[in-house]
Amino acid sequence: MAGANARRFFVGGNWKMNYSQAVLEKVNDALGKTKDAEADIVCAPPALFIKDFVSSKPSHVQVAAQNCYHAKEGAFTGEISPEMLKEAGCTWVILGHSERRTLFNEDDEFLKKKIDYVLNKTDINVIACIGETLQERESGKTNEVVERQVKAYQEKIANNQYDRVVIAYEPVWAIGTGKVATPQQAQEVHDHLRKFIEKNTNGDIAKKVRIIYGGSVTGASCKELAQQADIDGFLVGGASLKPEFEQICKARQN
Ligand SMILES: O=C(CO)COP(=O)(O)O
Repeated sequence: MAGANARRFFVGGNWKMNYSQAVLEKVNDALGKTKDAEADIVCAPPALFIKDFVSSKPSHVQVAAQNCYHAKEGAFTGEISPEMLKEAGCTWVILGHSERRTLFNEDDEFLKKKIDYVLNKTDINVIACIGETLQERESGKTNEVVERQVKAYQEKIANNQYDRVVIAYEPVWAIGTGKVATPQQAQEVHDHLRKFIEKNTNGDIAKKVRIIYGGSVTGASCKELAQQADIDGFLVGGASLKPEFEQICKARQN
């Protein structure tokens, strides 16, 4: 697709609920070798360890939170506000990850409140996750599901805010399963999503918005995926804690 190169490659590392001093050192080691990567690199440690990462990471790497609440402060036991995350050093937040949706019952209505708050009350950027389950894919509902999820976010994203949003397409059946989507499967959905976003906004926004893929991305699978016209990067789980994360950050390069 024309303009694909105008979209800077984006690689997110979602550490999920994994952390130890040894992991931190290993990840920082890999990240230290990504200075020459032509990519935005954003890592999301568990909230409690964000500050440790902020004070030890290489300076070209940005920091994300894995979740947040849609208020600045108050009686919300267990929650963390975007303002607090910003103070800790985050410039990004992941919203709507399928694990949040499935295990913690976060639905489109709730996620709308979160993206609205983050975009309109703070200057934090959003990695907005979507993706269908295996059952939805097998019953031919993939496009319908991802359209519904993207539309919910879009209701709260003003046209001039798309440069603060990265859409992460993460088919649930590919997350943590070792079953990566084929480059063709992923490209097909990304292309569909870009057209859908264009329909709801305009061609200029659709051309510029980054749509990244997540689900069992590894050093071995990243290259071919990265060559697809509408795949602008990755959201990586397991492999973001391993040395191969360097390769993934450079998937477009060598
Ligand atoms: O959920 C993911 C990233 O957010 C993907 O996880 P895996 O890369 O471990 O499949």
